[in-house]
Amino acid sequence: MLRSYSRLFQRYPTIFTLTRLPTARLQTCHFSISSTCPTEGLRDFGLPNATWGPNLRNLYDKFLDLTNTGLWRRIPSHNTTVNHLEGIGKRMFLRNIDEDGVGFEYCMFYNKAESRMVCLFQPGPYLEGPPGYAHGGSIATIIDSTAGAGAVYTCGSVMTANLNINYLKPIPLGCTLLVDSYVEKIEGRKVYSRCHIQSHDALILHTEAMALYIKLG
Ligand SMILES: CCCCCCCCCCCCCC(=O)SCCNC(=O)CCNC(=O)[C@H](O)C(C)(C)COP(=O)(O)OP(=O)(O)OC[C@H]1O[C@@H](n2cnc3c(N)ncnc32)[C@H](O)[C@@H]1OP(=O)(O)O
Repeated sequence: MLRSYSRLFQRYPTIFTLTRLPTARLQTCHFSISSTCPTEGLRDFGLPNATWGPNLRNLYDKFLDLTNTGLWRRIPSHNTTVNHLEGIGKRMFLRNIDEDGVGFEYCMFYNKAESRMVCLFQPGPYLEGPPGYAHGGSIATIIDSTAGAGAVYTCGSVMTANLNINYLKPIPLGCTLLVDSYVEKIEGRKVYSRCHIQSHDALILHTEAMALYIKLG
């Protein structure tokens, strides 16, 4: 059921960028894949910064190497998409803290041939739940965002209909994690994804999840 960590370093490519359709409104949230990025000029938060620990940096370098094979692509990450709420300073939920390193510190890589989205994640101190450990809601958020982005890149616009999580081992704040998701099957509008979170060295399996996304439009 779970894919082995070593398989990360084998696979295939794609070169797409997510954009919002210009007609999108708040309640019809459509994403499409195109070769242009409307967020040009905005900071890409998926690039290393000074708060990244050595483990996150090492994993990032490994995946960046994999992009040279053409099998993986790095996913740019901005704190906003094109305007759909006029006059309101909106932010992407995972990028809503200005300070680096204190919230969701992460970057993603996508493998089209495997319908697989991987997120390298370092949970910061503002995600605390139990003392010293990540809040379960923050873990659900990074799972839904990773598997959800994987579903969007694979199928286009989706919404999360169901998310089922087994929290197996607590996640210490500041550690480096690999959030690994893939689309398992598609039945009509239903997109079934699996996701697990493991420690950077693959020694600890922290979390397993299944998600159901519904294709829109
Ligand atoms: C640069 C740009 C960057 C952008 C980055 C983007 C990253 C994105 C990351 C995003 C990550 C964050 C993402 C978020 O945070 S998404 C936000 C959280 N999710 C929601 O708010 C969703 C709320 N729910 C709905 O809107 C509707 O219920 C949806 C749209 C989901 C379906 O309503 P709709 O009227 O359209 O469809 P339907 O009811 O005819 O159902 C269709 C089929 O599905 C089956 N079904 C439905 N529900 C369930 C269920 N719970 N369990 C099992 N099955 C279920 C149903 O039986 C039927 O099956 P069948 O009869 O066909 O066999």
